[in-house]
Amino acid sequence: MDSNDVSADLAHVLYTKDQIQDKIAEMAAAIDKDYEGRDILVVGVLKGAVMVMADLSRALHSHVTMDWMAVSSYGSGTTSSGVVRILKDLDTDLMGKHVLIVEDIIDSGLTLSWLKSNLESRGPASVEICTLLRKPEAAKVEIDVKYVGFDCPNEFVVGYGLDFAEKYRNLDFIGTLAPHVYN
Ligand SMILES: O=P(O)(O)OC[C@H]1O[C@H](OP(=O)(O)OP(=O)(O)O)[C@H](O)[C@@H]1O
Ligand code: HPA
Ligand SMILES: [Mg+2]
Repeated sequence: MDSNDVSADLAHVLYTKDQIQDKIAEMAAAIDKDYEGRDILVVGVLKGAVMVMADLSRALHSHVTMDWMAVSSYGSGTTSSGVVRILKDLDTDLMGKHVLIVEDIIDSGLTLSWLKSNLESRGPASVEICTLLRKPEAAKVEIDVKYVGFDCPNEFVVGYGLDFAEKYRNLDFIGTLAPHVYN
């Protein structure tokens, strides 16, 4: 192994590339069925959701438009500050649209709970959430989430869009970090 190999920083692989891709195809099929005959505005939450957005949107057969929002509640740490900041707002007017928020992870739920009400206040026809991961044991608020890929253990995870101090987003699988990385 090369001394710069990123896999040395990981403790366990939780979801392989194939497991993630199969799950995304499954979620896309469910979404296509539920939204039959309706256009969907998919809203990706930067930066974590980029991989899910790229793969999920390509797996959908529905008419889709894409927009992005950047919010941040984590900064460079591993626990949510609870303070959600809008770093970039949508370019799209949501009036009458069917909005599907796409996320990589729901951890405490603070980001999504805030974002869902924020988008609901803009007059859309509907707002639903699709997340690849959810940590049921970490929930601090209850949110109604229509599409969940995997319920994952209450550990800090990285890969497939998820970062630790901006690293590991480019991995095509999801895993937990080895303690030496954050200690
Ligand atoms: O349920 P919560 O506890 O609120 O955590 C989930 C949010 O935290 C992460 O984003 P982060 O703020 O780290 O920004 P990033 O996507 O740019 O990494 C993740 O992408 C979610 O948006
Ligand atoms: O477990 C996590 N990993 C990376 N980013 C996150 N943002 C919320 N939870 C996590
Ligand atoms: Mg992050």
